[in-house]
Amino acid sequence: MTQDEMKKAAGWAALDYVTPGTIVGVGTGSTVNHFIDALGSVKDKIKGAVSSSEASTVRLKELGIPVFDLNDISELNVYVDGADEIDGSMAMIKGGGAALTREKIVAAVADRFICIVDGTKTVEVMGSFPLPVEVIPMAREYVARELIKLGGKPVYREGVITDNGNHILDVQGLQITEPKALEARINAIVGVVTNGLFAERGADVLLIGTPNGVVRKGA
Ligand SMILES: O=C(CO)[C@H](O)[C@H](O)COP(=O)(O)O
Repeated sequence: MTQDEMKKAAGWAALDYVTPGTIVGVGTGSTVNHFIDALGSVKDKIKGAVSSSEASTVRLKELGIPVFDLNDISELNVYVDGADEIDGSMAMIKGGGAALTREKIVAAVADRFICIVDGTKTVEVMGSFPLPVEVIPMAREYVARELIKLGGKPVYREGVITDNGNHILDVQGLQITEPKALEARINAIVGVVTNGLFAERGADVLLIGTPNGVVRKGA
């Protein structure tokens, strides 16, 4: 089974968590693209979606799924998104697709976070995947120096501008044993918009696509 087939299995399994007649929170990435395809198959049964990126918005609209502004809705029962790494406490590194800030905002509104991954994304200790940090452009070099003081090696993701008009630093070399503390510490640096640690608001349900089927964790 290929990695993409495992992503597809996890993406389609997330349909089980979609309640008819509701607006669904939709993340970003290649695994979520499979979930969007799945959502297209039930588009007449849902009210629509809230999207975490311009890329997902385009894909949702192409399938005829109405996309709502987050400011116009007051409740969201599920948010479905992928992850770059997820540990045993359901904390995640996200932002490989540079959509981390909008992802964190939509996740904050949702009652439940359904994380969909292929079997390569589960880890004991996060940090092999470089931690993305979205920064205000004029603060980039200052934030990079502060991240070095925390023991990381920040690398500017050249050529990438986020949907919010900002830059991304990918921080290598971190062994993330205390994800909540590190999430708060990095977010406290002036000029950081947010970082890709989703520990304070981790996943509630994890769907892992594996060659033996989809493994489910959480409730
Ligand atoms: O956080 C993300 C985008 O900002 C994605 O969820 C993460 O990068 C996983 O992507 P993929 O499903 O393509 O492996």
